[in-house]
Amino acid sequence: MPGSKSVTNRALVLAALASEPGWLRRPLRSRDTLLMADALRALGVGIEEQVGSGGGEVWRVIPAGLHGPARVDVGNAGTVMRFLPPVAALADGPVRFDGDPRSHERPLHGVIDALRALGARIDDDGRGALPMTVHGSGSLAGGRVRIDASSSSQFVSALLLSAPRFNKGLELRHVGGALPSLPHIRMTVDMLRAAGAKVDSPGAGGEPDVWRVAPSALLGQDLTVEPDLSNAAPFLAAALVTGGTVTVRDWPSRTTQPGDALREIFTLMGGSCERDERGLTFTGSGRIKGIDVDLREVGELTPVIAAVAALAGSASELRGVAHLRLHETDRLAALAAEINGLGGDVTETEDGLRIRPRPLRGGVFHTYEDHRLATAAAVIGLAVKGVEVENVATTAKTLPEFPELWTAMLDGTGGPSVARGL
Ligand SMILES: O=C(O)C1=C[C@@H](OP(=O)(O)O)[C@@H](O)[C@H](O)C1
Ligand SMILES: C=C(OP(=O)(O)O)C(=O)O
Repeated sequence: MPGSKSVTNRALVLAALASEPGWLRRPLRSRDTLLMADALRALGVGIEEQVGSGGGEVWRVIPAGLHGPARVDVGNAGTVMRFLPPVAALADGPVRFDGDPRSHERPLHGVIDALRALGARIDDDGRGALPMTVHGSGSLAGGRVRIDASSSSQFVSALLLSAPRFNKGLELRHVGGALPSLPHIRMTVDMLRAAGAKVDSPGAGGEPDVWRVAPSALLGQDLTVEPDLSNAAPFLAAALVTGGTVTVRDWPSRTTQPGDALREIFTLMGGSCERDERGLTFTGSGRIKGIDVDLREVGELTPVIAAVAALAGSASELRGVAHLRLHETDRLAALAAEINGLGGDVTETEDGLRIRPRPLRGGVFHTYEDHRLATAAAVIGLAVKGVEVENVATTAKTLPEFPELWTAMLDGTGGPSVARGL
């Protein structure tokens, strides 16, 4: 698996805000991470792409004064549209943010309102969404702020990542419904601490839903990016739905990535896994069990889990993921429409999906420019003849090599080739 999107884009932001150059080894090269790198370059940061001594890719990040005017294309990358406005507030001029049409619909109010409360000037059209201009003044006061981050954990991560550079640091309080994607917030806190920041976080005696970051310099680091465990989902699912075996190399023994939960979820769904020096080996038993599970913490795994659930021997209930309606597409509506389009029986609930397996037939699986819809469709295509994945190139958001990796995996196991449908 290529590197993690979430780790790569956090590492780029932290390296750009550091007081000395840093290195990023095995970064993910995909649409979302290249948009992040280009945006930071537009603000004045140096990012040199090099080849490491072992032949792998290495990016050298050279922090510099952050300058406007600049333009940032966020594409449809949540990490770019949320993590960079606080960085732009530290630049010394206007920074214009825009992106794909879908980026105008994805929530950003938590970041915009918080930055205004912390002293930034922002022009938007009043909807709390893109497009907008952040009028950086070279520094941000910082201090105390309250936000409702129930629609995206990325609001919290965004403010924390830049907080060491705010004059007074940050005290951030989440007020509102349950926070999604907590492992991603833990990833932010861990990476900030590794860069030398002082962060107090909820849990272990900390106040619930409150984070504090002290003002400080950030260190330049030499960081190796972990493989993307969320993008490992369709590959592990392949073992589950075919009764085969798949090994994902270099599975980390300790990680904040939500994809690590796949070991438990897919084991409950009928497989088994083993970790050794090669990585994580997952084996399907030939039987797939339905599952009743709260996926709030690991929402981005939902599309592939839904695909597996549609092929199971019993019903599933996926809960806690209402916020997926605001992801790359409305993922709950899209999964229900596409699985039902193949003859399935999926209904949307208030906060998730109810999936009753039925024999599926071939057909076009529309992907709504959503990488995770495309990989979910490929999983169904392993078990159902004639499934065609529309626009598989949309996987370029986080895994441009998906079609080649998928085909190579199937060749490696001697399984049926679905390359034609891809
Ligand atoms: O911080 C991150 O890297 C991410 C956080 C999550 O966002 P939400 O909390 O908006 O779901 C996740 O779904 C997204 O793919 C990546
Ligand atoms: C929700 C996702 O992405 P983003 O970072 O654009 O929010 C995702 O990758 O599943």
